[in-house]
Amino acid sequence: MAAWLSRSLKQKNASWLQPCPTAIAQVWFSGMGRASSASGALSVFQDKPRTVEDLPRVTFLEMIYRMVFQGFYNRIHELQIYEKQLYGPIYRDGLKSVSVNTPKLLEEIMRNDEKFPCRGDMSLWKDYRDMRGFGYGPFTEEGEKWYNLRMMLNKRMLHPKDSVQYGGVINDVVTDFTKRMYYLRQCSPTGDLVTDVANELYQFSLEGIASILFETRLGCLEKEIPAGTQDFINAIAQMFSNSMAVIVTPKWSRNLLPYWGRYIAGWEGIFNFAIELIDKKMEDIQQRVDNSQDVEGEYLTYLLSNTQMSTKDVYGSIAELLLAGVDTTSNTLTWTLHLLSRNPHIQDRLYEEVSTSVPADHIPSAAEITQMPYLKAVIKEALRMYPVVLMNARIFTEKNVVIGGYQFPKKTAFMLCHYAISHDEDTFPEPFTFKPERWLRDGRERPNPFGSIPFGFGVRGCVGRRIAELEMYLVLFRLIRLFEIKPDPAMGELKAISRTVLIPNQQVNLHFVDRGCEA
Ligand code: HEM
Repeated sequence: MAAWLSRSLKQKNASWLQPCPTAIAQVWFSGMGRASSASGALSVFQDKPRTVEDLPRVTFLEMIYRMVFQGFYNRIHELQIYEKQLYGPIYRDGLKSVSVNTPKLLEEIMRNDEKFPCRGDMSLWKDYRDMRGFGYGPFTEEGEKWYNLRMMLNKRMLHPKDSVQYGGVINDVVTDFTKRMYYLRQCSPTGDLVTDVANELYQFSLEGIASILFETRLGCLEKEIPAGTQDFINAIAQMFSNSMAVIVTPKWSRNLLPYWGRYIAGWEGIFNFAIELIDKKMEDIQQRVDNSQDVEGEYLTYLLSNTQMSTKDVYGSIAELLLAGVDTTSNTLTWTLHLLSRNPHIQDRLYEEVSTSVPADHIPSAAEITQMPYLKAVIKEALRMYPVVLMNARIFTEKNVVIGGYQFPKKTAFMLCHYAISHDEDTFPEPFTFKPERWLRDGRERPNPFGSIPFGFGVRGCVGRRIAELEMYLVLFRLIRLFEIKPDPAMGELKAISRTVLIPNQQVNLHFVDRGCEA
């Protein structure tokens, strides 16, 4: 069985959204060879060029032991650091993939990006789309088709000047979120406690991204959350939680075991949710056209009316944008609030900036918010400490490359261990300490930019980056202006676990003490 699993997974490569399951699988079933000396990776006195065979290697049994007996299966981020100590900056995991964990090596890989960068095999995600005849989205598409798709999706989203236009829409969502926070506090016994903050931020992020993509409000921040949105959230969880089982079980067992059915039902829920909203928007556009009215609008209207995309392709892309835009932003915000609650001096400094940058009764615009260096540094540092996408991948499909002095043939898969990289002690002294000032442009030496690239890099980098940043800046500004955020003493130590993205290991409760600034 183990041999079969190892073989069947050999061709699969990691990417963050085929993500943890495959990434974990790669680590789980990584290579059968013996570990060679870690010092081999560091030797410079070689007359023959070093190759992949000279790299330190993790054996299959070692990995099983670590995952199962040492419990790293949901602590992949800690495993990255552990293996860095054991094997050094570059090593082989046996699935013909090569893990790197320093900013310098990451930079070498990213600077080699090809015209159509590839993160790995997405066949698991493609299966559902093929079954239903939907187009591939930005995660699943490859090669030139991916490039053309990205050219369309980038418009109205990726450039800072594009995201600025969504400031008003996001601010409306933020206003509703703050109202909800007041309501939730009132319901608590202490009058200021909000329980399960991560879930609240999840609803915020879904409302935010949906208001941009669909130009419509879902009502996730109302007192009663609409049933459809909860179904969508559950569907995402179902798809992710069954992915691993689907990867490690053979295709022939799909009708015998429950995992495949649940996995597909998860996708069904995600797509149904997106399709209903897209179809509604199409009817709306059609009506406007029939009435000879102008067809103007935001993102989805642009995709439907200004591009050559077929409806089925729009379904595929919008579903993937929606999926990518919720867990990432919401978990980053949860980590940020947690860090601020534990570091009152940093929160005070942030409040200082927030309360002096714009008049007290003024809601900052998208342009104003980007002029607040400390606020941006707080988010950047939170993403360094908790990079929600803790690992990524690149495969050079067209060329041989030299990385870290080793020669690699084309099609070598590189695993980018982002968590270990952004905790690299040489780049970030005291890497486990929250220090937003690292990122200030106040004359101090700034860290190597490749030390923390939470949104990836280059043409295949995150398409939603600007939107995500804007959402996070605007909501953090308002929360800090209104409330002093304090930890709940009843909570134990909060740790991260890796479940597709880096999430807290327990429910996060926080006190939101009213500063008395705004009604
Ligand atoms: C804190 C928030 C976010 C983080 C940390 C994040 C991180 C990432 C990372 C690391 C990648 C891979 C990039 C690479 O391979 O170089 C990525 C890709 C992607 N992200 Fe995000 N993301 C965030 C929010 C969003 C949002 C809000 C959206 C949707 C609007 C989004 C949509 C996507 C898409 C579609 C891709 C695939 C791009 C492609 O393959 O062409 N992300 N993201």
